[in-house]
Amino acid sequence: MFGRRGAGRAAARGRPGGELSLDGQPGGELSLDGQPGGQASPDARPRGEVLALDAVGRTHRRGAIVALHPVDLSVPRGHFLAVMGPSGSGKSTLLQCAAGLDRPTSGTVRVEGVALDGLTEARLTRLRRERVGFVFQAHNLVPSLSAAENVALPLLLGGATGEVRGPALRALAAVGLADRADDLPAELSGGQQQRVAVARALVTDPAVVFADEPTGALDPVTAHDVLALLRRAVDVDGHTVVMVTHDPVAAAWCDEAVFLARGRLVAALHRPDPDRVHEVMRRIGGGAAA
Ligand SMILES: Nc1ncnc2c1ncn2[C@@H]1O[C@H](COP(=O)(O)OP(=O)(O)OP(=O)(O)O)[C@@H](O)[C@H]1O
Repeated sequence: MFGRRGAGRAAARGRPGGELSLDGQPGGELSLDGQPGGQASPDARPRGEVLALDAVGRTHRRGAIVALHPVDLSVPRGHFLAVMGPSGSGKSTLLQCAAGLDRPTSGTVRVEGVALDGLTEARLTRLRRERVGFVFQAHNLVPSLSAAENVALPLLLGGATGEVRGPALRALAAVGLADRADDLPAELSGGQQQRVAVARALVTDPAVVFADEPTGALDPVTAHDVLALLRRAVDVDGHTVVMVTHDPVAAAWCDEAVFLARGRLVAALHRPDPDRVHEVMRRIGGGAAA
């Protein structure tokens, strides 16, 4: 595993009525800004914050279904954060709102200080293309384009006028696939395809990369490779990664894991290890993958 640098912690800021406990300890005190007994205030955010959720909530059917109760979360630059929780706890909802793929019904998401709720659809699309990277469980590569063309796609969609193959090749080299640049996705293994997806997510040098179960479809060895790449992107290149995962082993690559249950942030683990993740999952009522 790559060494971990001393990045700041993501702060899951509890709200009145919440049940947030730090480090998964039973009976943990409601924590504001990650500090026991602290006060929630926008000014108290850690410096270098790239992603902030202020009371972000999402309901459906005119409020009849609460997918996400108002959640506060602050993610500093150079942080690798896991979002965990039982099925239906609101992980994807949180990720989609944070990434600007879905509009929250309450609260504000800020990426590098830019409030997404104030943006037109066109500006939101542009911000997603330029400042946000995505890695999904299904890699979503375009089958008719080569690996290099797939990686170059975000640059072209972002209106790049210069040469895009060079940056795409460098991004592919960073994931160990320099020699497969001209292969089609179908000519690559599942793990290699996911590495291309990681290169594609990083090629624009985004403020934050959102990964939704990026290793969910991979065998443990291949999953290890992909997680190592994400870890290196954080440690070596200073990227920020927010990853939804069910897998305690995947979460152990992260600096911190936050846990959702029934649409609320209920716990956080600093430097999670699989045993502690299992224990928190057991306590909040969800099994974790073995
Ligand atoms: N479009 C929608 N309409 C109605 N309910 C929804 C909608 N999207 C999500 N929900 C509900 O919101 C809750 C949270 O869903 P979400 O997909 O965020 O959970 P999750 O933790 O990602 O689950 P999983 O791990 O199974 O993917 C669930 O109860 C879900 O049924």
